Amino acid sequence: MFSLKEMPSSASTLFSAYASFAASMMLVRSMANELVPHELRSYLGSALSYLFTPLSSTLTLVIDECSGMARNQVYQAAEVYLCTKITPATDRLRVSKTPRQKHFTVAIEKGEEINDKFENFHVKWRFICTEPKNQRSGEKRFFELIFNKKFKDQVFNSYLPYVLLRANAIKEQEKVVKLYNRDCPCDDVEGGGSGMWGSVNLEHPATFETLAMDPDLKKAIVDDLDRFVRRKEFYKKVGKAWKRGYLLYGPPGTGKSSLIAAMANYLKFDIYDLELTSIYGNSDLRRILLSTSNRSILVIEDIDCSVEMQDRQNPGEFQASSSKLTLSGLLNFIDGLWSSCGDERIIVFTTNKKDRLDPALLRPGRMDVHINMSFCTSRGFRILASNYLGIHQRSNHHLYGEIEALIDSTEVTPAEVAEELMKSDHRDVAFEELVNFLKRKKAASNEIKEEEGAKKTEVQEAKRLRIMRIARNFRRKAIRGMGKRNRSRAMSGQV
Ligand SMILES: Nc1ncnc2c1ncn2[C@@H]1O[C@H](COP(=O)(O)OP(=O)(O)OP(=O)(O)O)[C@@H](O)[C@H]1O
Ligand SMILES: [Mg+2]
Repeated sequence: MFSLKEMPSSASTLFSAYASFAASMMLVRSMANELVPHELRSYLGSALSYLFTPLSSTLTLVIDECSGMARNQVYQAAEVYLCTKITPATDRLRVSKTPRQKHFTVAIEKGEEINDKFENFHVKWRFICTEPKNQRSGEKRFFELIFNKKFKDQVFNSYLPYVLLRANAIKEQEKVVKLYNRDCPCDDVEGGGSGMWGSVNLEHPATFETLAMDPDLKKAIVDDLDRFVRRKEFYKKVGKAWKRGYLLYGPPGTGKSSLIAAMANYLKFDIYDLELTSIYGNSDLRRILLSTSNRSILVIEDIDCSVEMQDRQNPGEFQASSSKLTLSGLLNFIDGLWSSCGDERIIVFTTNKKDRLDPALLRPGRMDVHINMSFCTSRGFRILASNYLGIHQRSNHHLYGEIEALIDSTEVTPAEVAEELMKSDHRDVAFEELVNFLKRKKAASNEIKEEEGAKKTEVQEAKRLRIMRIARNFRRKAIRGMGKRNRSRAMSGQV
């Protein structure tokens, strides 16, 4: 250590030159601060830093949570998409779950970075939250997407559209299908904001795999649904409303409602269950149907009982006993008004008695697909055995031969077979129960058939006797009208 006095002369000269330079710079700076306006100073500052900073090769896109008043779609998609890109390298995650959600929602925490690779380039996502500026403004959240500038076009033309598509697909997969009803004891009230429908989660587990029905018919239905949802452009081109009508008919317990649930679970479409008897008229129907959403299935169960066919003065039109709803109102709505303001709609009518339906509902073009839900077959039984007892469909059991022969020769519904299979976890016991049930059912139906056969014979015999009587009377009258000579010839059998 040494004092100024002890400094060598060259060093002290250097030090005094530096001191005077620093003093002059401070003077210049304070003069500049006073004379040059603030805006100009900051402009000059940034211009100088631009000139002296080397050109960056990276581009950063800022993706804000909101775009004006609306939510930013890219931000929402990024939130969903990035959840699938979490790796062990991620240090912090946010986890949440609402009472209605089945699974946890996991999202990246602020400050975290996620790397992604797409085609031939890498990108980096960074999630940023800034503190609120004041009490009224909330936290500002945004993503930064960082990548090499030379991939800018690929990011805009391919990567971001891909992120949007993937996010949509993930959301669809995780969507909880809802069952809307007008009077269900629901825990929230939704439906076009009009409060006309209450909803609960559709907890029906039916899928096309668990449905016991003819495999070819099942495949035809799945293919039809697939074709329907991908034909948006086709419907537009031919000027037809993008909707499809299904009529499911068959005895109770053959799986009509289960098929509807399977369709909804397959397409992830919500179900609107409409009770026609609770509607007061066509305008009521119009309001209710307009408050349903796109990508949904409108179900009208038991159409033959829903509306009592009474006043049939006008063809194709009837009045409900307690309402002024008309069949033509319903059908016009389905064909016309609703068609023009709804997309991707499926309408399903069910009935136990197709022959009781009004012909207006059955005429071609009204219901696109008619599906006969029939009694259980041996193939259907195998599916039920697999559902209820976990037996592989190709496996065998010593009672299968007997069961299948009985099922194919008896009118038994899948619901009845399912009930027997549920009686025991032990397959031998369950199958024995089923055999006994099928035998009883067959005996009962044979008895009914015999009775019906006997009645038929009785009726036929009565009919035969009546015809003979009529013929005899006719012959007598004819003979009376003939001349004497002809009469004696007729009596002797020559006429
Ligand atoms: N084809 C089927 N495949 C699988 N399970 C079925 C089938 N049909 C009926 N079931 C079983 O029987 C129960 C009743 O069936 P579902 O309610 O679907 O019959 P439905 O035809 O709608 O009867 P309804 O005419 O009385 O409304 C279902 O919960 C299901 O367990
Ligand atoms: Mg049903």
